[in-house]
Amino acid sequence: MSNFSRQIRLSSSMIRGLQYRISRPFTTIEGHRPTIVHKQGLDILHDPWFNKGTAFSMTERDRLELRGLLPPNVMSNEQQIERFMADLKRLEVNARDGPSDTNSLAKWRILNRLHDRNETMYYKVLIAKIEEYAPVVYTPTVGLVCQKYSGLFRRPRGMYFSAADRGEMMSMVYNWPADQVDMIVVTDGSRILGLGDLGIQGIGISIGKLDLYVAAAGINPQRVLPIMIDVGTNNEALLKDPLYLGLQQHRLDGEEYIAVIDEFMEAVFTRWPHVIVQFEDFQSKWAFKLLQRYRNSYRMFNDDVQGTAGVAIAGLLGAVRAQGKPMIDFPKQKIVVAGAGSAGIGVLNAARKTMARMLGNNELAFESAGSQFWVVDANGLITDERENIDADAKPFARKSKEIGRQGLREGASLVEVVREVKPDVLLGLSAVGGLFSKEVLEALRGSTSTRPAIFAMSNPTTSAECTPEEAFSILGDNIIFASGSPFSDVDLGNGHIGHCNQGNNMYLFPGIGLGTLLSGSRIVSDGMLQAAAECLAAYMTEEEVLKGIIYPSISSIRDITKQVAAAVITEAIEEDLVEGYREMDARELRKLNKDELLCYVENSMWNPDYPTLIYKKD
Ligand SMILES: NC(=O)c1ccc[n+]([C@@H]2O[C@H](COP(=O)([O-])OP(=O)(O)OC[C@H]3O[C@@H](n4cnc5c(N)ncnc54)[C@H](O)[C@@H]3O)[C@@H](O)[C@H]2O)c1
Ligand SMILES: O=C(O)C[C@H](O)C(=O)O
Ligand SMILES: [Mg+2]
Repeated sequence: MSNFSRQIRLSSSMIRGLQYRISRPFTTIEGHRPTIVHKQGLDILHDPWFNKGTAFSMTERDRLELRGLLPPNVMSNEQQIERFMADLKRLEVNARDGPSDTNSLAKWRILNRLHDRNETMYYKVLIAKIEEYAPVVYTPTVGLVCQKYSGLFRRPRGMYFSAADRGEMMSMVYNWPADQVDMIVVTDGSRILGLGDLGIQGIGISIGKLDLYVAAAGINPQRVLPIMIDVGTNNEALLKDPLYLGLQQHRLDGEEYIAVIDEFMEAVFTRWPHVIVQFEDFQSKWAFKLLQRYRNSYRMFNDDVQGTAGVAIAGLLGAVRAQGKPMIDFPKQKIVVAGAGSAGIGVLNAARKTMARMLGNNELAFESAGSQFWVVDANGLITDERENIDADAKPFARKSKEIGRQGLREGASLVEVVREVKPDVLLGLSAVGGLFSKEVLEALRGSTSTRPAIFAMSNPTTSAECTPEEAFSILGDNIIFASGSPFSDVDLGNGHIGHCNQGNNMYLFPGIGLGTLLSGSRIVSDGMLQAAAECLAAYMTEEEVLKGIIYPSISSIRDITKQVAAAVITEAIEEDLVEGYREMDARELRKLNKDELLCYVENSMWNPDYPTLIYKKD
């Protein structure tokens, strides 16, 4: 008997039983029947019907070309819901972001939602109201956003490369939809502002910096790419948080760490050979090493080391002019720096070089410039007696014999150093909020300067070494004050206003990036960075600096960026580094005079205008 005959001979009761047994699994199978999609990558993530967010399994991510477009930690449905509810509950708790704006996180959400539905309008708003919204999409609110990122994460922006993606990055970069990428800002999340290791949540900083690239430098938003390299985190709270979106393992270190970053660099430069990669908020330990490793072979720079240095130099020169002295007097300034990390050391190296250039640009000049700085870190004044001194800080270690005569010693406290040195400038890049205490500011009253300068450059607001109120109230109005995060000017009550400058690398990185892009320079040279800093210093008029205004208002950031970019291009031409950009080849570029160059820069900047759309079938 054939199988078929056997089947039709089954009794009706047997058939019913069989149907029952088959139909149950069938109902379940119905629910699990795959859905055919005709989309891949970002198109799926942007489709509310198909999108599963962080719940896409790893195999699904591979099938749908989603790898790298989502944080690496795959979440269960329950975890997703828990994360969403936790975020809603947080709304009930007032977001505290320093004294200035308790609604900043809510504003960030609203702006972010606008970005998700109408990018052109988002940038229109940001550019038109940059003074109002830069503190929301950028420092200081971006710090809070990174801290709360697990709850805020909605539609992903940018790419994630993790330690688990080793060997895959070269193919993963092709999951990004844009064939042209001009600017990448990458972080490993290890030192986000002054907030420490925030792991994968640090992607917020890359997003914030690129928003400024679009708003200030007019980089086309379709050609920017925020990136997070997740090599783990040493933040114990995140390692224990069941809702954390990143790899829950300690950070890779040593060769293993370098191998991940090397693979990433090779992958992005293979797909986009002309891209510029800005390294952002890497802990000092790696910031310098990676900069040295890549700066001569890739178009990259480190914003915290190099961008900050340029902004500080411009401010320091402004402070000299504000004393009614010529800039050439800069090498006479006594400068106390609190903080010897990536930013502090970057500033010290650049300031020393600038002084040496002014003193004759030889070895002797360089040596003598070194004696203008006193560096205090977490262990106090750094001297040649310091054990296990960091190689980057070593050139700034004071000779113990010499400082002994000044009444100082290895490890002397900041207040002691300020009291004995009587500096012209007190500059903080320590990430320690309130470090310039009443005692320290009172000690600064003894400064030998006619107009002492205080740079409380740490971010965000809560990490500022002091507030302008504190500085002006203790030292009076004859000072220069700058902070990394925005503060309001201070009404001194005597008809005078204490001006609060914002000394933030946002005044330079957009122009450094844009200038490098439009010049087609193969690298970002020291000369190009120096030109950027000098351009910013020269931007301020004599009248402004005498009023204590040493940095421009953020409302003119698009103009400053244009000028800085032109200065960077001019220097790149001078150093014979240019290769041109798109239709503007190197020969044409070299022919441009100053005005034509400014025009070229301006015309290359993207503006948020709606284009007329025309439908065409693929
Ligand atoms: N305004 C800007 O444009 C700008 C740019 C870059 C960095 N920053 C800010 O600078 C800060 C530092 O950044 P980083 O990359 O150098 O960080 P980092 O962690 O590498 O360095 C911090 C340094 O501060 C020192 N420090 C800690 N406690 C101290 C204390 N009590 N007294 C003196 N020094 C102390 C540490 O020893 C270390 O040398 C961060 O808050 C960051 O947001 C501001
Ligand atoms: O991000 C900023 O506001 C400046 C700087 O890059 C920082 O790390 O603090
Ligand atoms: Mg930074």
